[in-house]
Amino acid sequence: MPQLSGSVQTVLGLIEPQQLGRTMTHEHLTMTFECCYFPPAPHEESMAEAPIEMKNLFWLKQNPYSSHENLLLNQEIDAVKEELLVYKQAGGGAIVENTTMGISRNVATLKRLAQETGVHIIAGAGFYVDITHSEETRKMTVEKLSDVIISEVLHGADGTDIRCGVIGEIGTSWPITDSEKRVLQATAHAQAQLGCPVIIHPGRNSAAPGAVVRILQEAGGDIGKTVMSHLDRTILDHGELLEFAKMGSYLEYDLFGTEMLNYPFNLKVDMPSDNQRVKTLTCLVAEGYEDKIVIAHDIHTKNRLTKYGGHGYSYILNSIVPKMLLRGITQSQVNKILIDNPREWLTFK
Ligand SMILES: CC(=O)NCCS(=O)(=O)O
Repeated sequence: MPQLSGSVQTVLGLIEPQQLGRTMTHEHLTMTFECCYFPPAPHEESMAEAPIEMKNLFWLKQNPYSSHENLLLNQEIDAVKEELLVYKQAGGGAIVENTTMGISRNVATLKRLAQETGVHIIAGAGFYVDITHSEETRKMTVEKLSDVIISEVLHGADGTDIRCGVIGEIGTSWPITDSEKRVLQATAHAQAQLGCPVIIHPGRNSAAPGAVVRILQEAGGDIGKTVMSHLDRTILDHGELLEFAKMGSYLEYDLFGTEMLNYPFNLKVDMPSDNQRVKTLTCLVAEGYEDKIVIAHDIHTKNRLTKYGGHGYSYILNSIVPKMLLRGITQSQVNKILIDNPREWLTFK
């Protein structure tokens, strides 16, 4: 059994935390997102099967979940490899690859990408949202689910000996389903045993992050070692955000690069622009949360890749960091957000 305490577990094995460097804490390099296919408006029905072409790129930016082809990121390994080389060139050191069971995790591919690019890749253990749970998963007890998660961290995932270094993204819907609640409880049990980092995908409702944290807390989870993802589309009210921040998790803004008029999964949400995201980070820093912020792009569809006119994995390093500095976040605070906070979170207790 590897001695995990004090180390970070990548798909190539344990490393010293200082080796990570700048880290995107929520990305996908290979996955499928068919589970969240959203049919186009009736007058645009043909777009569902249309190939990705230059003339469709703006439509795809507005409707990324309404094109079947766009949901198959797992077909783009060569393009992703090229992008990782660019990311390394831009000063990137590591990527947390949050694909879990249910959205076509493939740790063997992650290992190959890490070997061929030199980027540290940390793979995710556990289960995505309820609609992707198998019948077998739904029938599992909390103890059995916890055994599965622990085994993915200690022994390997997807039938390999390639080990996960984080639990999540653990998927939850709104309201949280019974099966998701058991997975959350199992996550907390596994975290208590392993001292490992956890990352959560909350349901699309502002009450969801708090509800998840309460379940984890009651089951013995370590909230200070847990990242709450997708806050950009989940808690838009400043007061509500500060209330949630008090609960003690890491606060993740991970949809940098996603700007759309209508967010199809919750039309009440006005998806923020990247400038608004930076403004929110500035406010959180001013409120004293610089040690709790982490950021990423959460690339999960093809149109976000530079191959298809998207922003790619280096957008934060090349464009968002200068904007953060321009808006008064200091270089040392940027370093916390990109280097220190991910390192603290990813290091096993
Ligand atoms: C892969 C994933 O879960 N991304 C989040 C998409 S969402 O629209 O913010 O839920």
